[in-house]
Amino acid sequence: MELKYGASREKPREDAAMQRFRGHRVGQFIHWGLYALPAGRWEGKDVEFAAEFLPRVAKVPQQRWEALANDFTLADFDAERWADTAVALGARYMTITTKHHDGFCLWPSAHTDFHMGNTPSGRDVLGELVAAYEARGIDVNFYYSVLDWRHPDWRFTLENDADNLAFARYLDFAMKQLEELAERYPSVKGFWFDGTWDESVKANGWWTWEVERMLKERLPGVVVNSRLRADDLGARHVDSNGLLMGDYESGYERRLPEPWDRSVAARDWEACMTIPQASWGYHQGPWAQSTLKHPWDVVDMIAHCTSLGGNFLLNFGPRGDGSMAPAEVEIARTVGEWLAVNGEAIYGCGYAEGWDYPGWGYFTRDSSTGKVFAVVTRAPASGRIRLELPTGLELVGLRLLGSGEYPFKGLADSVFEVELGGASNAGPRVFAVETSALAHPASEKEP
Ligand SMILES: C[C@@H]1N[C@@H](c2cn(-c3ccccc3)nn2)[C@H](O)[C@@H]1O
Repeated sequence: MELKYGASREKPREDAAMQRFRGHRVGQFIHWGLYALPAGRWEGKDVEFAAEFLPRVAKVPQQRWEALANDFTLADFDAERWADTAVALGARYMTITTKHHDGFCLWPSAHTDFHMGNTPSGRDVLGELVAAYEARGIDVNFYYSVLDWRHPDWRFTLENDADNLAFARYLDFAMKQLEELAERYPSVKGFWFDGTWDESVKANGWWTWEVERMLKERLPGVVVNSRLRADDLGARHVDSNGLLMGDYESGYERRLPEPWDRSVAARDWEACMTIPQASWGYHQGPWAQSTLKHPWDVVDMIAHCTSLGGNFLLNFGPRGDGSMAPAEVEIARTVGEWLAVNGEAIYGCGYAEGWDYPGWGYFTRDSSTGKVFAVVTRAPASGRIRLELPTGLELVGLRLLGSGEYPFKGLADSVFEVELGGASNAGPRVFAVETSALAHPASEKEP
């Protein structure tokens, strides 16, 4: 059907900026704002919900929430140390919350009074972060919440003319802020929109189309997530003709696609994930701190996403004083050490067409060389894996990354067995899989 505000292309982008984003595979998400100060606790009580939702869940009066800006002293904020954590993680890009749902801005915006300029330090957090991350060759993307609990013209729904007039003012405000971000930080590589699920936004697909057009006009090559977009009929992420809007699908929040669902690999996509079970902002309570993910689970998720052609964005919630949480830094280091040895199977890799989902981990394929890797993140209790190659191939060699040639045993045409032994304290094993065409392929799969 004819759409004015539907997808702007039918096929994935193949320009250099998109290929760069696609090849990153591992990103660092950062949720930081006033919510990091109470860190999930209000009036002495832990609120067992995402820390960035505290003002809503604890029904904090607006003035008391705004007063937190006076305590946002950045006493221990050091953009260099944050960027060092991204290097330790092995992240190739970082996405920072410029404004979350509470409306507080990490840059001195000219369009509101609720921003860093009106805090004790007055520091331009975004400017310091862009400089520190780009000095290390790490691309910076901006998260921006369209949903804004504080702005008087925000509306969840549009019931009457007054609502429409107010929300039009709000959309104008948000557009001006986005123009301001593009103007102030022109090296930014992408925008990650959130808070676009309400009826008010879905009824204004034109505005979401205009935002994407404006950003791409001002910042050639910039990458925009599908979550921004609604089409003429209010369809989100994918338009009413089934085409992806924006440059990559961004619906996977704290969840991943089924590892055998190869249909996912047809599009660019990204999954974002918390380290605690369910808080993006730093939450000090045992409700969150007792649920931190194991580094090898993070590695499994990274390989899972890569195997289906997606990026993995791991979230960090710095504390109210600006310091990174030590437990999260430790996880970053362990994952980064694994990537330092095995990143060959992740960075610049994607879906291995023809290689069935093996169950004990994932196959990935280097998008440039075609080299295939077996990432064993779920070793069977037997301590050995069956390596089933696409029909007609035989296994010429296995190379354990970080080590060297590795033995295997033939079981049948295109089926081999690899003895792993027990778990390795270096984490999930990765094998480079070298194959050649079978001299006499079996006429058909065995019964
Ligand atoms: C990327 C993540 N998206 C934000 C979010 C999630 N949600 C939400 C709302 C209703 C149900 C489930 C999730 N609302 N806002 C989270 O606060 C975080 O920023």
